Amino acid sequence: MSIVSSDAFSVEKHVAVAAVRRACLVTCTVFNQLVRDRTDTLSKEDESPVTVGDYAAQAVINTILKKAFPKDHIVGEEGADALREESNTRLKERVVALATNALKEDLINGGESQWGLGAQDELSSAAMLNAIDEGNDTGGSNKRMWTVDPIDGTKGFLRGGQYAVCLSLIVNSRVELGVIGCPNLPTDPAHPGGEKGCVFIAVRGQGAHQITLSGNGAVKLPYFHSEKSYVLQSEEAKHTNVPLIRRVSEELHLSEWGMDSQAKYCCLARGEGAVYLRMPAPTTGDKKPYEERIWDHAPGSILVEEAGGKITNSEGAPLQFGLGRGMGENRGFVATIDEGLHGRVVSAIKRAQLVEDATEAKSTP
Ligand SMILES: Nc1ncnc2c1ncn2[C@@H]1O[C@H](COP(=O)(O)O)[C@@H](O)[C@H]1OP(=O)(O)O
Ligand SMILES: [Mg+2]
Ligand SMILES: [Mg+2]
Ligand SMILES: [Mg+2]
Repeated sequence: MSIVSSDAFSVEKHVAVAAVRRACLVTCTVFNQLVRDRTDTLSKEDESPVTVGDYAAQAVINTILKKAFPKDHIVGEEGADALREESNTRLKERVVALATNALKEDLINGGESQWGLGAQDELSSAAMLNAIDEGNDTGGSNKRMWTVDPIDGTKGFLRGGQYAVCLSLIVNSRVELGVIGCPNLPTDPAHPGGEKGCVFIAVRGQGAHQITLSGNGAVKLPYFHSEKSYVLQSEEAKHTNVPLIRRVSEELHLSEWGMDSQAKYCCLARGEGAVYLRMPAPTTGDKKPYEERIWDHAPGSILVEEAGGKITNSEGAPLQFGLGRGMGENRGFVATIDEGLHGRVVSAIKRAQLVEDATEAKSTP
């Protein structure tokens, strides 16, 4: 029998919170200085955008993780190859400068858990790019690994909406810790126009909490009860199956709420939403559905579970975090805080899929 002390993963938690808060310093600076005039954005091969902020935030997080836990593996979304191209020298210099500043800045309310660079410490450009590439692990089932999504919801970030800086620790395929920074999320759901900037923290067996981005307070989740029952779903229509989610929402008398990024999981966990629902976008021809990535769901999933909720795929089966960087065949995601509602959503999806199949069969000559 293994005995888990109540402060298991305590060092990991402090390191992860410091890493996410420092990475948020990067993303806020980038938004204020650069995104507004639309510079320093590249398109990746899949045409998704990547900004100077994605690279610099991953550099910050990986530098901190490698300093604290040199033996751990890291599965991060970004790689530094594009930054090594001569045509991107200016972008590289900005990434290095931004990451260096965020690692050196005093973390307000950071206490002894600063986990940054000393004033005299310098990291070369090469070291910073190598730090980004520390995230190239292939993942898998029998290891201790971190997942890093430096900016989740890059499209939300670019339009000034919700985005999240996401970090999790997975040990032997099980998520043990998740930390999510949401710089644009109101700290108090009752006052959406008030202070913004939250960090959500969940440790297996220790509950889920919210603090402010400036490191104040700790509120246990869930703590809010919204008057309306919302289904939280993607703002980007291409990321999900919009008509199917509409059918499910109508059947269960739920209102739809479109939001970018894992901020959706955070809102669900604190009680603002009733359901998180994501279904693979329909594809044409032989094209396979988008394979979801572990960094896009590991932190959110533990947050929901530690807030007392349930998360599975759309068929009620557990999520797989030990298959590699991807999560295998995409069967969607259903999360609720109310366990009874979870079963009702899974059943409603089955019925909506039957209607969808029948409609498709009718329209196929
Ligand atoms: N075709 C796609 N289907 C589903 N998710 C996608 C697709 N393309 C990118 N993503 C990822 O979906 C997540 C955002 O989801 P949401 O729609 O819930 O905001 C991001 O991780 C985004 O990557 P990224 O991290 O690069 O922004
Ligand atoms: Mg991306
Ligand atoms: Mg991302
Ligand atoms: Mg993402």
